[in-house]
Amino acid sequence: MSVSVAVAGASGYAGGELLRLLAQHPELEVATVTAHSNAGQPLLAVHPHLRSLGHLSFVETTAAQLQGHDVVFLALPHGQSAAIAAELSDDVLVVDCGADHRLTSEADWQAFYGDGWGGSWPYGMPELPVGDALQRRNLRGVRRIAVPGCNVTAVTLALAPGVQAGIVDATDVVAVLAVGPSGAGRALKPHLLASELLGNAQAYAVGGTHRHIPEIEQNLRAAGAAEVRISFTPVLVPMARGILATVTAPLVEGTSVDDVLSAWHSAYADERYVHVLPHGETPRVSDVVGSNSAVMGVTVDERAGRVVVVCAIDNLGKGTAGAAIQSANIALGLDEHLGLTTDGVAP
Ligand SMILES: NC(=O)C1=CN([C@@H]2O[C@H](COP(=O)(O)OP(=O)(O)OC[C@H]3O[C@@H](n4cnc5c(N)ncnc54)[C@H](OP(=O)(O)O)[C@@H]3O)[C@@H](O)[C@H]2O)C=CC1
Ligand SMILES: CC(=O)N[C@@H](CCC(=O)OP(=O)(O)O)C(=O)O
Repeated sequence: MSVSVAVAGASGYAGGELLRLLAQHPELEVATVTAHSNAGQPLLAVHPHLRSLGHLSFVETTAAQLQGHDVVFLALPHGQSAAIAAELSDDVLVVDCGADHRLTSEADWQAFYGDGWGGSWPYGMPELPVGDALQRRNLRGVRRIAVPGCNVTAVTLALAPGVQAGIVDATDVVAVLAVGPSGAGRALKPHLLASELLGNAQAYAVGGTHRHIPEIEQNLRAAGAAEVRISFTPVLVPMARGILATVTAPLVEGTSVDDVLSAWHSAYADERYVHVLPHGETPRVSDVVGSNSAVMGVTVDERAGRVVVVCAIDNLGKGTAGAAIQSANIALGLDEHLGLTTDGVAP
């Protein structure tokens, strides 16, 4: 018998990508889709690309609508998940794509999000090194999962191998990311109009203000860094989806290029969705769009004494919906790869 699924916030971008992946998942079956302003609309009115789910219509986002399913994916705005999740039974697998349960520190939550910390849940990044193991092990059998932020995923995966190997200085990390507007969601915002975006590039949340900073610090500490300091700057560029993160950090004295390549290649050798390119190559966003892959190029800037990692992901793939489904598969004891693909849709 298939596993019954509800997706809350299904009319948004993250919800839509969840539905696209779930439609091809052999074990999970979408039974209920909820929305806010779009409640009452047929699914195809919002997602005309999802024809195989054309029999569904959006209903109101309430705990009563979500209850009774085996798995509930929440793709709601920040701050909307915690209250509704608290009303769902403990035996339901709840996978939250929002930030409400990502941070382990209430002080960090208050500093970057304000009131209403939801408490932390098991973190949905299977490839993250945690102590001597991987986070994958901590996801088996859980019934609550916090899906990472999309920018966080790109930066964490880019640097974790060097941190874990003890060869980078995590107190001087610099990350600059080119990001597409779908990361900001589907709701209309003036700075996301085509007339503002096209032919343009603009930094935002500069000067250490982006809410993903404490989450990246938390991850790099989990990977083994005693202390983390990161300068993080996203730049909005005109590509519908995708993130290209350039992450640099000083290398510990005496670290060779071979040490670096060996750390990154060995960390991800067994990972289906994290790929390290041959030395000197860099990834393209268009090669990961539509996939659950993170592809990175790792080089050493010997003059600056820094490792330079360029990592591409699809913010809606490995950055949200792909990670949500990969983690849910693990929690449910299914094959981790069901419903996911390594291949993009370029050009
Ligand atoms: N976009 C991305 O790349 C990523 C998104 N996420 C997270 O996923 C979540 C959803 O993001 P995204 O899909 O981009 O956002 P969207 O704005 O595209 O979608 C938001 C969804 O929530 C619904 N909604 C809006 N307001 C409320 C409300 N007050 N109560 C209940 N439901 C509401 C919307 O319904 P309606 O449209 O019908 O009004 C819509 O279904 C966020 O927490 C985001 O941080 C995480 C990683 C990456
Ligand atoms: C372009 C743009 O605004 N991108 C968003 C991506 C946020 C995201 O997807 O992650 P969360 O789940 O933490 O919101 C941003 O940088 O805030």
